[in-house]
Amino acid sequence: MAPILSIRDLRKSYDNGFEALKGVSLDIKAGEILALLGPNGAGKTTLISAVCGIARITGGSATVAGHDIERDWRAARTLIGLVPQEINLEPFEKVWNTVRFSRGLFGMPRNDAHIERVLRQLSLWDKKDSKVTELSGGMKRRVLIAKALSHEPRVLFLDEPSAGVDVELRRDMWRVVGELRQAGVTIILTTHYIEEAEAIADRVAVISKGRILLVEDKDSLMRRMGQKVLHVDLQQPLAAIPPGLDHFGLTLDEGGRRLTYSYDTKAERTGIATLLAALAEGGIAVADLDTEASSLEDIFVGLVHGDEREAAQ
Ligand SMILES: Nc1ncnc2c1ncn2[C@@H]1O[C@H](COP(=O)(O)OP(=O)(O)OP(=O)(O)O)[C@@H](O)[C@H]1O
Repeated sequence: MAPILSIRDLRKSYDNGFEALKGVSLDIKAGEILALLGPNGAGKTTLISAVCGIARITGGSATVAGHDIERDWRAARTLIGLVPQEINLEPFEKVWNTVRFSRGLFGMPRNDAHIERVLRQLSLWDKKDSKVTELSGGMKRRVLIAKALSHEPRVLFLDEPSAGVDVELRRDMWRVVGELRQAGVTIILTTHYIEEAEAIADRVAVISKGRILLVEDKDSLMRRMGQKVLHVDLQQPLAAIPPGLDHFGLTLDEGGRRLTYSYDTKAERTGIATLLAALAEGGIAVADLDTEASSLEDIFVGLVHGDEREAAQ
């Protein structure tokens, strides 16, 4: 199936000459949730702004459902909903009007039933006659989402949706994102909250210094790069790792009372049985065992630091 969003060698240099996107290529499948992860200043917002026509691109191209974002910008933009990072609402306008007008801006015919559906989905229906200034911060964020959905976009960009949002709203947002995906909407979200990507994304793209470092199915990424660690608590502390255990790459912590062993989750043999046998043979008595899986956050930090180290060399 052709991707709904296709980005090719996209470049963006700001007026001061700074190149924020250095040739980004990315294909986004219809109906998927892609999490775009990257440290501060990596180029996430620039990429979204470029695709949404807010920032003028300086090289490369992008198409939304086949519509070029430059040559055919109006058709491309109509297919996109954008929930920006910053709250930019008219304070004295009522919620209902704010969302309805937004639909009109895209030249879509009035459809009160759709606006009602969106407001209900976002638990804003009982606030429809409230002015924006009367809403809490979390409710304003919901209004931003409602506005972005007002013209029935096929692709929705969520730029840091959970910044400053409480746990309840975050869960609510995840539910809405799930419902939208069910309805066939493609979602691209940027987040610093990596647990969010772990919870809802189908694929993960990592961007650093204007370049995509990796795009991969989340589950396979976590399987491929995920490591598990085994903590072995010892009955008697060790002064150092015995030479016979050198090849296991162990670390010794907790005042010599804990050995930590990292192993590959995808490896055919984890080496745990061999390690335990070697400990028994060396007369090292084990008090307790416990394993811990690396999270998407560990993988992300490893990737970005690896990139920074390479750049420094
Ligand atoms: N208008 C501008 N003029 C010059 N440089 C800019 C401008 N806007 C952004 N930049 C620079 O481009 C780079 C990418 O910024 P961008 O906002 O896209 O990053 P980001 O990944 O969204 O970061 P964050 O996670 O902090 O939101 C940064 O180095 C930033 O300073």
